[in-house]
Amino acid sequence: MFSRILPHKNVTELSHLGKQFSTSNQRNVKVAVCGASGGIGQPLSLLLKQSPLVTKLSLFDIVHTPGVAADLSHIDTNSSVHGHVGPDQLKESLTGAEVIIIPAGVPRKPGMTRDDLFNTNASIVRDLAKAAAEVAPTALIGIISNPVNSTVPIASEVLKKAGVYDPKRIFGVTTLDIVRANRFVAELKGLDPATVNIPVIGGHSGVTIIPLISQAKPAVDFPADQLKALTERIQEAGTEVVKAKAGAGSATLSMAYAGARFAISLCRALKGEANVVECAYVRSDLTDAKYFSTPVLLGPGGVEKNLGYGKLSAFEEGLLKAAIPELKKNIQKGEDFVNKN
Ligand SMILES: NC(=O)C1=CN([C@@H]2O[C@H](COP(=O)(O)OP(=O)(O)OC[C@H]3O[C@@H](n4cnc5c(N)ncnc54)[C@H](O)[C@@H]3O)[C@@H](O)[C@H]2O)C=CC1
Ligand SMILES: O=C([O-])CC(=O)C(=O)O
Repeated sequence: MFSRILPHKNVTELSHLGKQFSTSNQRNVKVAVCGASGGIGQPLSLLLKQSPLVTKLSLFDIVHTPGVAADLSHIDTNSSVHGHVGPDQLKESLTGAEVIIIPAGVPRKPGMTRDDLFNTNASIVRDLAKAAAEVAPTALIGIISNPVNSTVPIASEVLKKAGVYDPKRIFGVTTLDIVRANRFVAELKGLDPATVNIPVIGGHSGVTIIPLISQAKPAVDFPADQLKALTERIQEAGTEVVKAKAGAGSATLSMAYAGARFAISLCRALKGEANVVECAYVRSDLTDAKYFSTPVLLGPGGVEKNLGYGKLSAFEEGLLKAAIPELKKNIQKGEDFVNKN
């Protein structure tokens, strides 16, 4: 029997749960992907099509979704696929969605920072959030569009204005930072990446990305110079891909993998599975930055409990100190975009 690929470390366990849920709990989980025709959107939708936890897949983009949806709809898994194209079909695509994943917007070219994407992507995320507020006010929303440090505050302010804001339901998707940290550490230590777990906290750009190697599972040890180089590689891994793609965009395939892992974790939590934990950039009062990524326990209503960041090493304390001013600036910029325009 051909086994379905499931984007989760513990494939056996998830596959089992998926089968169990798909037979004993037939309630639809409708997942909407906004930006579904893009470099991330297409492979992300493909991975979601393979999950038995997703029963309805709604694809929205301003171009090409009828074709992408027709293509995916021939895959022999249970979920139905629906393509919606253009602003006129946006609300229809989101109606009834319990999970909305947003990879809509432009990617970086070499020489750009994520913040350079703000001018284009801020209004894209604002408009998607407005529609979600109207037709899917209780959906769990995962935002991939950069700059994540600002787009999450943008969506949050939009939902506040619409009177439907629930801080437990809005997530900046930082999973790729964790995926990279796991991979890079496993490579250096000769470990199987599936057994490695590194929390990454803070935000999702440069110095705001704070890998907590001191909390790695299994425990790993590096000399100071190697730890610094590893940390900087994780912080700049997005730029590594942007440079290698040389003008053709940024990470898409690894992001699709990471986005699918996060979306499926939301579905697992929605279905009532216990102990679903992911790092995500959420409303937080742990630091001076109003939004901050930490491991969070997920439940049917979104963040069930913020698990915090535990004890930091002196090196990590230094990283945290450097991250906070940048994060606060990024957050303010996002909030001002909604409230001063
Ligand atoms: N959070 C993270 O870790 C990562 C975030 N990203 C970000 O994800 C975003 C998307 O990247 P790619 O897929 O590579 O870009 P892409 O350009 O390949 O795809 C973006 C898609 O968004 C669509 N789009 C544009 N305006 C839209 C709107 N108003 N409504 C719906 N769809 C719209 C486009 O038509 C296109 O299909 C970028 O902002 C990028 O920086 C990329 C990698 C990692
Ligand atoms: O670097 C970029 O522009 C895309 C991104 O967020 C990442 O790959 O982490």
